[in-house]
Amino acid sequence: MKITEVRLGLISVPLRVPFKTALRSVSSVEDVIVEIHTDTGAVGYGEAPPTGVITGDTTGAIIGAIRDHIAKTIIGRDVDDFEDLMIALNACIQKNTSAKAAVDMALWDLYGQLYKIPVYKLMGGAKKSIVTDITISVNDPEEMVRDALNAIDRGYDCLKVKVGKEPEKDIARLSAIRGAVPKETCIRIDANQGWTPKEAVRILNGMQEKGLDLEFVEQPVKAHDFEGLKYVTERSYVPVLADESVFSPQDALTIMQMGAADLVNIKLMKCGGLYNALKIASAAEVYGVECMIGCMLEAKISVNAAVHLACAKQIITRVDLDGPVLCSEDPILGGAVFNEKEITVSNEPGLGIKGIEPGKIKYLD
Ligand SMILES: C[C@H](N)C(=O)N[C@@H](CCC(=O)O)C(=O)O
Ligand SMILES: [Mg+2]
Repeated sequence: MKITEVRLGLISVPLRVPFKTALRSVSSVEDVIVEIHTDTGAVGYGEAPPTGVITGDTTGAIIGAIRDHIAKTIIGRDVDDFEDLMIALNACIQKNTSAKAAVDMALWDLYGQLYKIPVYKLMGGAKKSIVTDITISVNDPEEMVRDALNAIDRGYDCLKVKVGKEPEKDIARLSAIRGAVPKETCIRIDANQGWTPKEAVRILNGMQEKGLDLEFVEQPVKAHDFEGLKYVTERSYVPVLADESVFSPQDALTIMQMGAADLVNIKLMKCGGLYNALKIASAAEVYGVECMIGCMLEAKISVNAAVHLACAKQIITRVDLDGPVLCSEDPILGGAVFNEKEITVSNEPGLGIKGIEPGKIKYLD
């Protein structure tokens, strides 16, 4: 199966409500779609969101990295030389993890199609379904309570609540939500780097004293501040999950060796795809650090690839794959079935993506 063409397109999918974090506010998913064509007629699908504030990757940068570096590296190669392809993909340009992730998943899709096996089974997985949380954007407490109750009505029992913007309001936000939702609701929070280490310890222990019962806090401090993350992990009663601090397998190893976090969030867009995500999962297995699988604001092609990984690896014990359910429509054909919190993986060969609804993709050539 030889690679003949890398085709790019853009999709735009409106969100149900604006997505707001300590880092950004957006009202639609605007992603780059990758189609890798082969001489057998098989097509592999990938997707990358331009999450510049986290990955540094813009739409133009994703397109440029694929056109100017990645496409010329992979065109003409055989999908069966998979390890060579993965090494070449990772070596052909520095950073650009979103572009690499989109191409990596399209190649896994083709490799699975070549051997007629779903990717989660190729990775040794047996689990067919997973349960995701849903994100509540950071707003004033009243609006967050409305969004939380709406999520409960939709059947979610785990909320990932965004904080870290105007930190002085965070305890009031969480108190209002905890007081409004059913007692058994799991609540995890994500500060998206919005606190200083000392502020984080004060706020988290304040939340604990109020009995807000938080499962964990995601990325309380700046991404580069590994010492600050460790400071919080050692002093907070609320467990700490490293998100923006962990891009590469090397980052994951450093965080685990330092004991800088209790948990790690694996995202394909940060590590460059499934090939590197598997390395993070292996390191986590060695260190006994449980992982969450997360996503950026993404539509179904890329989140679907993460679903395959989550169904394959037992060390992934938490799931934040709510990109598609935050969208007001789903233009992607095939792949996992998202029935609110219940996600069922596709048993089709590869990743199971069939294409994009006609008229919903704007091809760039
Ligand atoms: C969408 C997901 N639940 C999420 O919150 N992901 C990121 C932020 C993604 C973005 O800004 O697109 C996270 O920080 O965990
Ligand atoms: Mg996060």
